[in-house]
Amino acid sequence: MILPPNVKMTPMLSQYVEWKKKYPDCLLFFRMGDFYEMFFEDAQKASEILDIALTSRDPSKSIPMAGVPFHAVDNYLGKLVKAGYKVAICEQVSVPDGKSLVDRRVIRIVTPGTYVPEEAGEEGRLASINLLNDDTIALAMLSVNTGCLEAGVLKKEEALSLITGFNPGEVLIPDTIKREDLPVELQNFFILQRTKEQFTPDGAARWLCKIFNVPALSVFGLEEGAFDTGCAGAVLHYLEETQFGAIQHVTRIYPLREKHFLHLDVASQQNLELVSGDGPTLYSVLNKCKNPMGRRLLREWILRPLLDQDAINKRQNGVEFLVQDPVVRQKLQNLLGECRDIERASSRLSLGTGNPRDLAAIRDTLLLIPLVYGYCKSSPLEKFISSDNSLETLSTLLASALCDEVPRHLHNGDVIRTGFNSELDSWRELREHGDQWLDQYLEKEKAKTDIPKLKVGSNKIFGYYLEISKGNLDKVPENYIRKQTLVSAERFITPELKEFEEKMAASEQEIASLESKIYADLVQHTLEHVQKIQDGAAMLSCIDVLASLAQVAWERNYIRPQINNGLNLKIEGGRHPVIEATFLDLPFVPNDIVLDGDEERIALITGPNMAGKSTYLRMAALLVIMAQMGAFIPAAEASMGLMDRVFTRIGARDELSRGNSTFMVEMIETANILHNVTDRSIVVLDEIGRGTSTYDGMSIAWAVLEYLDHGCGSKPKVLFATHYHELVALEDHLNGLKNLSMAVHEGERGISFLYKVVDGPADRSYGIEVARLAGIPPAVLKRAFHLLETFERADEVKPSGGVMETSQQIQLFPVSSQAIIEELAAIDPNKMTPFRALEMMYKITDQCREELQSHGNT
Ligand SMILES: Nc1ncnc2c1ncn2[C@@H]1O[C@H](COP(=O)(O)OP(=O)(O)OP(=O)(O)O)[C@@H](O)[C@H]1O
Repeated sequence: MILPPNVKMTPMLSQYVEWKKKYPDCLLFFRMGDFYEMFFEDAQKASEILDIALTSRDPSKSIPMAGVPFHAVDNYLGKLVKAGYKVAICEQVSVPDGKSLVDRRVIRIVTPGTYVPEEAGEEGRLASINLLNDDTIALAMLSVNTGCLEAGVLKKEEALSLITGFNPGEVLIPDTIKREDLPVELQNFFILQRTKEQFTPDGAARWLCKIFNVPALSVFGLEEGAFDTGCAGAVLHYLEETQFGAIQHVTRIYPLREKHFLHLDVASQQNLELVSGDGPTLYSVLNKCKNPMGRRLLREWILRPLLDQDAINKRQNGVEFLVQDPVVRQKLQNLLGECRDIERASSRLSLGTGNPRDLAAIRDTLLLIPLVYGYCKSSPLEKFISSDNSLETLSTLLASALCDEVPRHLHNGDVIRTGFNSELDSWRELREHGDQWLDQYLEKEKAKTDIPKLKVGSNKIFGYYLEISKGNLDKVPENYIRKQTLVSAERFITPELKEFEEKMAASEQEIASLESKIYADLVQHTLEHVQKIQDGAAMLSCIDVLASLAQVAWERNYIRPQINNGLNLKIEGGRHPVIEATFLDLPFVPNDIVLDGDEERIALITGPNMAGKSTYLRMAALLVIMAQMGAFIPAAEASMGLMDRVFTRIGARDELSRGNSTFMVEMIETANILHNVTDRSIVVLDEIGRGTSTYDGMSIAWAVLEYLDHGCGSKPKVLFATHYHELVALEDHLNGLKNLSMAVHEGERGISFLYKVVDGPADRSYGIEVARLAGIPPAVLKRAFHLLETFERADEVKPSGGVMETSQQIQLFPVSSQAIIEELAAIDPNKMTPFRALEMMYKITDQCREELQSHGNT
């Protein structure tokens, strides 16, 4: 760090500089009393990001300074890590005596991936990866706020979708990998290079075995010598380093296996708006969870639907039980609503950032666990609970040790309950009896001195004193020591008052130190049970999610889908969960989805814009995801074979920031689908080819359908919506393809949408009718009709590549005179206001002039 010239160093400033030198890549929060102060460059940066005042430490203004109050530090830390900064917290570690320099030490480093704020949020997620080859990635993901560590070696795609869903605050990579060599999906995360040695599987395995006290990592299901061990080591090492060893809440590693979950790639997670999006998401519809642990787990269940039929059935049984028994569901939900986030509370205590309220949260929730357990016993929910009740002792201990209401900060006192520790009680008694003693002493002295107006008081300088008015000074006894003269009185201290004062100060100090010692013991004792607390939390979150799914199923009339090992997908009366729940005033029109693994596995859906094609496609994907996460689904009846992947190519997602045009993104996503489909995949393609010229687009769409039908070597189920009406002819050529269309009603006043999917192709595209509904001016509509007729008279497009000749293409005029005449004819002068008539007059004259100009007649 470079100090500005002419800085006058003080011992405190030298201490600051020494610590700053040790943590040059961090902002240093230097504790001074009730504030964390920053100096020099750090102060300037922090004042900008945090929008706090930049002051200076010295009159010559050579030492910029900015500070934040310690009790509100969480908020400021959150802003700094969000901006990508690391913060080293340098605390006072000796008691200030007003004479010597207070000792200070950096006790932890807050980083974007390790920061766990007091209020529940998405923070505290750390990942590490190692690129093994073009196709394989080793990864580890650590939820710092829950202590859950997962690791695995996976296919690149699968790994990337897991990481994206996890959304880490920081991603660690070995320093042998350059940032620019990382897959694009990772480039927007904060990347941190660490030494390659930390990623070595053998070294990491030895260290991890020691940390977890296990003979081999195979006890967790990890493979000896695999690269994911290296990633797990690297990620935990980073946590240990930044939290100075406070990693007690990470108690095991969960293996991530290939094909363990239905694969939802990054594009599908976004396209289907599963857990995030501009509006309502699947998560927001399904979330009736009562506590943050359940909400976290629900998000995970949505992003990781299962591939194991038994596991799905187990969840469905749980949901079914809670749908059928609303009384138990309600009782459980009430209890779950009272449960606190004990995963997070125990993590914060382990990280050393917890407070008495975290301990109280654990106490309160441990008392509720047996009640939740009681409702789950002897029901399908029993499968989600562990029968180990050994948290009872901890629960009793915390209940007897902590006050009912505890303050946020330990130093505020009143954390430990009276009756828990006799020594603490006697000091407290002394403190409380102090007032009584003072009253008695005053009465005694009044009698002794014969001064009825004798007063007792205290201040910071002399402590306790007796105050005697000037008129009574001749009665002052000899043992009174004069300390202060006021206008009308004098103040004295006595040996008895001094002794009392010392006792009082000692009792305050004893109370504070005893409370903090008992508190520290309680935290330590609690952390010894952290694994069991996490098990309890896992049970509560599972029950919370099941109850949430049941609640939604019950409210919205969802049904239990039958999952099997076959290849058919049959949904009767399916509804789109998000649209149905969002637009409550418009009843959703249910539709069937029937696809098999053979002759009817590609549905080509045609129909006008706005008729419901995209909704139908998305509905299919969402219902499969819901079914495999164990949820009930909005349908009348459903049975489906397990799917391994949901592929989607929907809508226009620009990635201009990454240098990809809309069409390029579309093609990249389509290529990915064509390379990776299996017999058990469901593919949703919405209007592919739309981003380029009509004939290019149509040819691509055509070829993609052929490939999915018989070229890719697999038989995926495909829903393909298109505006290329010409594609309906494919039904006669492709074995697996069937035509479906969106029904519309054509009345006198134009078309209206029925939102019903029917067999067979749409008879035409109705684009111009939809344009009319949207309010396109009649002149434009008329012109469009003429053009359409001309196009339709032109050569029919053939799959063999009949591209329209230039000579057949139509020259596009500005608005034709015919259109102007028609627009005039459509006017009803009786219904026009004078202003509107004048406006129209201007418009028509402009159009006429333009028309004349285009024919050279000015
Ligand atoms: N089954 C349905 N029941 C009720 N409303 C529906 C149904 N399907 C779609 N809608 C409504 O119609 C709107 C348009 O649907 P959607 O976007 O799926 O049409 P589209 O045919 O894909 O249109 P485009 O071709 O222009 O993309 C939806 O936002 C929804 O509000």
